[in-house]
Amino acid sequence: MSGNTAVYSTAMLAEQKAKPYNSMAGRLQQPLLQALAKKGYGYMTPVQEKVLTQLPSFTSDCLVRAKTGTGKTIAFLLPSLHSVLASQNSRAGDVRILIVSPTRELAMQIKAECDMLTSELRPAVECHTAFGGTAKDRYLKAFLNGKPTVLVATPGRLNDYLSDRYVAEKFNNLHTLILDEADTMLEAGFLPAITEILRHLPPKSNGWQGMCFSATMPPKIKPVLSKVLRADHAEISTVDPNETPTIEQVDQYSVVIPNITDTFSGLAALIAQERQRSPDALKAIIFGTTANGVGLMYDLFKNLLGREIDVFELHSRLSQPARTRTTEEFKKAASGLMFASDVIGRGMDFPNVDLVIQVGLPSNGEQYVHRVGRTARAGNQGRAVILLTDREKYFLAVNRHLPIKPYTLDISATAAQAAPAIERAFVGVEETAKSKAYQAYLGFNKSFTKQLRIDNVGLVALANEYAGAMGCPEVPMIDKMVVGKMGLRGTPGLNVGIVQKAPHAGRGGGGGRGGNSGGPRGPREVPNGGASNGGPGANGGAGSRRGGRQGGQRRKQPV
Ligand SMILES: Nc1ncnc2c1ncn2[C@@H]1O[C@H](COP(=O)(O)OP(=O)(O)OP(=O)(O)O)[C@@H](O)[C@H]1O
Repeated sequence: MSGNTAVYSTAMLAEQKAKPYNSMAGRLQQPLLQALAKKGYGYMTPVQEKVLTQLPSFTSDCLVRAKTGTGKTIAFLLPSLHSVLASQNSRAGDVRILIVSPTRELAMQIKAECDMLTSELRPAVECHTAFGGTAKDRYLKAFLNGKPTVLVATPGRLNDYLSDRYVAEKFNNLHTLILDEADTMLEAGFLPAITEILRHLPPKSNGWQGMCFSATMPPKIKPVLSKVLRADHAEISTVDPNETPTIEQVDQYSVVIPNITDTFSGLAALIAQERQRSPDALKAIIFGTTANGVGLMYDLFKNLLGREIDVFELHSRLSQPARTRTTEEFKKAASGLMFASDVIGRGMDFPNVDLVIQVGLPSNGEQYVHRVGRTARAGNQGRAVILLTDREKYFLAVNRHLPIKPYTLDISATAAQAAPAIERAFVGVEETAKSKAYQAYLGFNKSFTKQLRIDNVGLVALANEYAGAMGCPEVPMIDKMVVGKMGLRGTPGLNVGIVQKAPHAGRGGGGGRGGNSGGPRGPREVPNGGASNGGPGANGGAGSRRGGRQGGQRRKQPV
């Protein structure tokens, strides 16, 4: 976001007769307006205009919906910063604005936008962050000793802070609580953590402001909104309820491949096709369904295309420094292929992304919309393609409201041509990476067996085809415990064993051409260490990267 030039601004917004920011003189603190002017943001985007002009007051509770990439971050920062600056009611050191974000990368990005907006304020306003994967002691010390007027946090680390009564006291004078990507924050996965956060914060009756922002607001979140918003909260939307939730500037396509075995050659053909459209400078994000699946695609395409174009990976199996470095590199990159999981599926603002490819099923229609929203931001154009197998194409029928058309070219011939090169490139991919991708594939798709119209035997057969496509010499071994957790005990076709975890082994996460694809990884296996359910024997180092949660029916795969 901070690296983006003001592509949205002057010409485009002026042409649309957008309201200029200087019309807010006297209503918004002058240093905030100065910072916007310095950044070159002369006009309000539609959501910014609605929030700044239609909210009953800058301290009103609100539910705000606007499409991806339309400037919601500034829309929640401006009124909250203004009213905190205008209020006298604060002790130095109090957290006045708390912003909760689903991911670390988004938290960092929001901080950067906040720092930009407060850059002209004297004395300076401190914006702190709190998220996992960082040295808690160091951040907490800075938080306790500093004046963290604004805190941007992910739920886990925030709960860590709040569980300490001494630390929680800094939130006693809270002015505004903002949930960015509010719908996902209030969904089953995050709701317990949000409920826990609210238990430690001052009660809503103390009068703090609640602000919920997202591009998607499925009706199922309505019942839990009252946790954060007053019953009479304002509702603001720049999206017509009958309109498609994706932005118009993205042409969206689907490619349906016959089988899972065609995934890699289909993707290679698609990338080749799209690179022909912008030979010098394709900047694309390719989403996969799980962290290990993404790591595998990265390893493969780094071997395949790494000499021609920069290849990046970003997912939860990387160390935080690697994630942060890659985020910064890809923000600055003019071109490149970023293989990513949903850690950057929402909110992330990588300038000038031309293309988003989704390989396999998104977790739901909302997630599809948010991923597509990584392109065509701030008024730019973009393209999006979803690559599904014949079995997975039900997603298109279920989400008919989305403007997805069949891809304009038949890629099957190019895919067939790409197959031998893929086979060769897979030789250079570690067997442990393949095993982990195999296991993650099983875990992820176990949640979709009903939609895919398969039983456990069919699921394992599909996963085994996937292993074949990766060039695994045998069905990768899966730990007995993991098989149990997945609810696959006794399923024919699995290669079950006892896999011992190696000492901590993450991926290095190098980005860019010739980047390093990771340090030592993965657990060790005990060959033939357990019962085999008809699998051809033990080989391949199955197991989980860092032994994270293994996706059973109700367990989410790490992304
Ligand atoms: N008034 C403005 N003029 C020009 N550019 C702007 C303006 N407001 C925001 N932007 C830029 O537009 C881009 C998208 O903004 P932002 O990331 O806040 O979008 P968003 O609506 O939160 O998207 P998402 O739904 O994906 O989270 C950013 O680069 C931001 O700096």
